[in-house]
Amino acid sequence: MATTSAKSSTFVPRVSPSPSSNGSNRPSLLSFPKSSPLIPLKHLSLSRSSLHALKTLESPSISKSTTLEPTKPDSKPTILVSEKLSEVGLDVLRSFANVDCSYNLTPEDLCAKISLCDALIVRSGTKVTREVFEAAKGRLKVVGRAGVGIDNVDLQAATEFGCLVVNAPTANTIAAAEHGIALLSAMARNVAQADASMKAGEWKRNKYVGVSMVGKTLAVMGFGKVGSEVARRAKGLGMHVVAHDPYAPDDRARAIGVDLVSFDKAVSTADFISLHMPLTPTTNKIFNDETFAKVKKGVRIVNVARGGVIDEDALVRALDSGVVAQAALDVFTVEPPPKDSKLVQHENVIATPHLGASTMEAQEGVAIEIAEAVVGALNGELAATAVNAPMVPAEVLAELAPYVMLAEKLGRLAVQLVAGGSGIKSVKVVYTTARDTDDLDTRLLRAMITKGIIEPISTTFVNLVNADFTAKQKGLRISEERVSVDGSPDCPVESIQVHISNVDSKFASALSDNGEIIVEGKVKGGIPHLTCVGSFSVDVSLEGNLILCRQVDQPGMIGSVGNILGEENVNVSFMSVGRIGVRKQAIMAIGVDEEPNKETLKKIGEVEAIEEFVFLNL
Ligand SMILES: NC(=O)c1ccc[n+]([C@@H]2O[C@H](COP(=O)([O-])OP(=O)(O)OC[C@H]3O[C@@H](n4cnc5c(N)ncnc54)[C@H](O)[C@@H]3O)[C@@H](O)[C@H]2O)c1
Ligand SMILES: O=C(O)[C@H](O)COP(=O)(O)O
Repeated sequence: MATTSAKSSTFVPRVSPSPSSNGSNRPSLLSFPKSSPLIPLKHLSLSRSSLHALKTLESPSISKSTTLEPTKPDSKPTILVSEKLSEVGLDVLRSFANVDCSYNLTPEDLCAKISLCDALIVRSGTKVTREVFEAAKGRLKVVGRAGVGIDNVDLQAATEFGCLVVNAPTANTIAAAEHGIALLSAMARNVAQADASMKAGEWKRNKYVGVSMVGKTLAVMGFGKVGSEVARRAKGLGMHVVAHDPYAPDDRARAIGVDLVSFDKAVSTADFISLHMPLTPTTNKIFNDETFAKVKKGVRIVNVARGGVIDEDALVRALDSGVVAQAALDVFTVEPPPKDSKLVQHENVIATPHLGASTMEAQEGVAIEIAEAVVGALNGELAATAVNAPMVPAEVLAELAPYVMLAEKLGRLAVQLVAGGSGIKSVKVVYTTARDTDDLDTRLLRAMITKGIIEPISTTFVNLVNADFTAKQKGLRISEERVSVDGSPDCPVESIQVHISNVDSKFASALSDNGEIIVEGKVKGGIPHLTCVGSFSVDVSLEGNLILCRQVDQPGMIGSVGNILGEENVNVSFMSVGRIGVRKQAIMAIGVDEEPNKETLKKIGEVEAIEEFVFLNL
């Protein structure tokens, strides 16, 4: 942390952990609290090649939290698996962590266990509520949803607690689509009812006459992964397929031969309706009395999405009145539904206990996908399937790695130049770049600047997941500006400037003419460099610690300060002087490997020509 400043001030060292204090000089995009026992990625046999690329950004983490469970530094992390996961996924987890498979936990049991766990893997049956994140006391770093729907995870709470949520969005698509088609056909031909009747010793051929699917119109509501696979299969059955999805691209629909239509057109023209949208505040009970008033009388409905998208009482009414002829349901508002559920018991309803994803193949795929994502995340990597953090392709991450490091260091440096360290309300980040706007994703850089600014002045640990939220909560407004320059677009960013306005500085030379603290940095040869402080140009690599001194330019200054440090066995890694003119004001930037003690810094402050100085932890 920054110490001392103007010559007359008393020197009070204040040390706080820095990201580099873990011995690694690499940025940790997903730094987690200290209790995270991390194992190098090389000890894992993960199949996904992207994990290798992401490794360039991997780093253990540091937190200031003292409320966390102490964990031996070399012990394995603990992963709680609260619902059945295929053995292949468990094997991946076990090679990395202690795995606790505790199925059928009550919400209270889950809250009791969670503070001992670094990661939690769930399916749709576990509600990961705010209470769970609170009970975790900062230890829970990752929630892995072994499947698609994340409506059972309180994403807002996860984000606030800096807990990454990842899912496995692709491995069960086909299984869900096949189950949708199975329910569609079974419903149309009364398979389930006829089977039950036969098992009861009956032979009722006339009672179970069905309806044909060929030539009928199917409305696919939600034309995402599952919806489009259902549409493809329904086309194969000779159905006319329309789809409604406000966000689906036309070309995806065209490729399958499906018309994208409005909600009303879809529901009013369909003979069959198949639901494939996520459960969100917008889709909650989207099928209600009003919707059923618009459908073709005798429509048949399949739901393998989420029970909550249908108002179940309204559906019972529509079934009773014959507006809906039949329904085939895999999902329910409350799972399992009550034993006396009118819907499940309805003679025109067939039901399965949320089996859409339950094939051997899908469960193996999902288990591997989620295990790899969770392990990667515990290693500080950004999962490609992150739900509450930016998804950044591996190659972009690799390219941005040194800039991410630069961003965090500039943030740390800038905040240490603020007198008192706090009270910062407005930060402007200026990126100088030759890249087009679409070609430079600054979310990572902004998050790391935020981390650099907030961590030295608070007890909050900040990572990519909660950076924006934490900044907002602390009333810190971070704006971004791009300055286009001619240059090589091979280099993502020429320079990054951090401006902090409306604050006093403990190093007056860091203030620009308009009173803002300004620090500027560049990446040179893959290493972050500080290139400007206030109006002074310098050039020092941002490694170790930094002493900034303002003096009147004159011979012998480097020697004087160097001698003081040398006498105290403080190793100088570099020195750079930026001056406004010969024998005029100058800034000397001195990189030091060790942190000089109070006495040493006092001696530097006493050097005749030095007008002010500051010590900064990078
Ligand atoms: N029953 C099961 O076991 C099972 C298995 C897999 C998926 N699912 C569920 O199926 C649903 C779809 O999964 P997916 O993998 O296809 O997800 P997806 O994200 O690929 O597709 C969802 C689609 O719904 C669309 N959508 C969002 N809001 C909409 C609205 N108001 N109206 C119409 N469309 C809307 C989205 O644009 C998206 O294209 C999810 O709810 C998922 O949880 C269930
Ligand atoms: O959203 C999903 O992936 C499905 O609903 C599957 O849920 P499950 O993992 O509980 O089977």
